[in-house]
Amino acid sequence: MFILVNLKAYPCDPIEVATAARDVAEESDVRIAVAPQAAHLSAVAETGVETWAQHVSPNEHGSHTGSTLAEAAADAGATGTLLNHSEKRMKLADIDASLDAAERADLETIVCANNPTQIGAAAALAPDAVAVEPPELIGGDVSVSTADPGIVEDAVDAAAAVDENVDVFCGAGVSTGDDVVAAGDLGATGILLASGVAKADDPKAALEDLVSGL
Ligand SMILES: O=C(CO)COP(=O)(O)O
Repeated sequence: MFILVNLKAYPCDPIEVATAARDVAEESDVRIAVAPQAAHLSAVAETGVETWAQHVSPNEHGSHTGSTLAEAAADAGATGTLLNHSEKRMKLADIDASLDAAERADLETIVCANNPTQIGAAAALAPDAVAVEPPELIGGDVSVSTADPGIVEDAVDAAAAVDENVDVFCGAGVSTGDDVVAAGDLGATGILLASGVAKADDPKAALEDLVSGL
């Protein structure tokens, strides 16, 4: 199981979370990565934790003010990127171009989607993984694996029908080790989560709980 902690724009200390994630990954042997804001990529990568970008632009080098190039994210230490997060939706053509950019920069990719139909479309673009995150459950107290187990199972089927090599993650409301185990039982091979760690008083304890059943 791969646990990716998306720090979004939460007012947490990215280094505290990164250090905790690095230590819990080492102690538990579970793959854990942290996706900070672009401006914090280098500092987070320097902790030694696996570091992901929250988004990369579809552009190449050129006159594109405000872009976060895949090349720049990789230079800063990122080894992967989320694309099309529910809070950073992209046009289909731009997802495709950002996947090309990520490939040029040797970044792993996870394309997010709202539902199984979109998961099938995202899988057709051949990212490394897709992630189903029902928007209405994001930031809530109830895990997608409890509130809507069918959406995870259907997402797994939808991706497999298109491309067996694309991994399926799920996210929204995941905050405990039981939530993670339940997601794995539904066929997910990774978890995206944010508030359960980024808003925790003790991020290390939150991460230890998340991996406790693995
Ligand atoms: O959007 C998410 C991860 O990318 C999920 O957020 P929460 O874990 O806060 O529900």
